[in-house]
Amino acid sequence: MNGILITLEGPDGAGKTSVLKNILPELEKMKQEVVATREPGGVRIAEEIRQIILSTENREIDSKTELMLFAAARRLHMQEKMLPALREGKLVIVDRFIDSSVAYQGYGRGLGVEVVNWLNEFATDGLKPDLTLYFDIDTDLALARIMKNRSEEVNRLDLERAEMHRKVRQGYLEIVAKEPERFVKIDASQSLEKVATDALTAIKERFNSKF
Ligand SMILES: Nc1ncnc2c1ncn2[C@@H]1O[C@H](COP(=O)(O)OP(=O)(O)OP(=O)(O)O)[C@@H](O)[C@H]1O
Ligand SMILES: Cc1cn([C@H]2C[C@H](O)[C@@H](COP(=O)(O)O)O2)c(=O)[nH]c1=O
Repeated sequence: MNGILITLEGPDGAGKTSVLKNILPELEKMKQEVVATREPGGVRIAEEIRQIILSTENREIDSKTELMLFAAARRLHMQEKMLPALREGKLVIVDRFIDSSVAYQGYGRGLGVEVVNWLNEFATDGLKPDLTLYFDIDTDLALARIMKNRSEEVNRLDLERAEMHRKVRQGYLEIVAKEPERFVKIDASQSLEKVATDALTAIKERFNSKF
């Protein structure tokens, strides 16, 4: 595969989706064709699974079911959209991927890193991002952003207690520390403009010769 896979990771409210929207026009000016997508979702059935997982009505979904639903959505999305684009040499940029399951289900829900890594490997046949931008933010600030903009989608996981969100952030920090060559950590508490500039700079620095 001669494409490039970039993933965006971070706690809820870190600003990943806003940054992606902001930097997309600049990325599209580069040589490589760009596919911007998201997890869970990105293709029809995975979007349907997204509705099921994130609906605030679906309180019966326990942690293990949640983990497996994310993994099923991940495989569908990867097979149908990500791999064909990567094989065609495109730049694929995904809002959340394997690290979200490790941070949320592994650390946040307490299922443990080992089982989540195993399931990620099974679902993706070992596909790893070339670069992951980790948007780091203090939990209270992130939750304040979500609550300030409640008119936007607030999902089942957004509504989890602050304690779970703190575990997720701590989990991310541990994941980043374990694979420093894959991750670039970005201070997401800055203005949107500055966060977007930092994200674009990180991408250009890593792949400049390829674009
Ligand atoms: N740098 C920023 N400063 C202040 N507010 C921001 C910033 N970035 C994003 N926001 C606002 O914070 C909220 C969450 O942003 P966004 O949806 O982009 O985050 P996210 O990381 O994709 O979150 P989630 O994973 O929960 O979808 C939005 O209302 C957005 O307008
Ligand atoms: C892929 C993935 C996601 N999650 C969580 C993280 C968020 O709370 C939601 C997705 O909502 P967003 O607005 O698109 O960020 O799902 C998770 O717990 N595990 C995963 O693998």
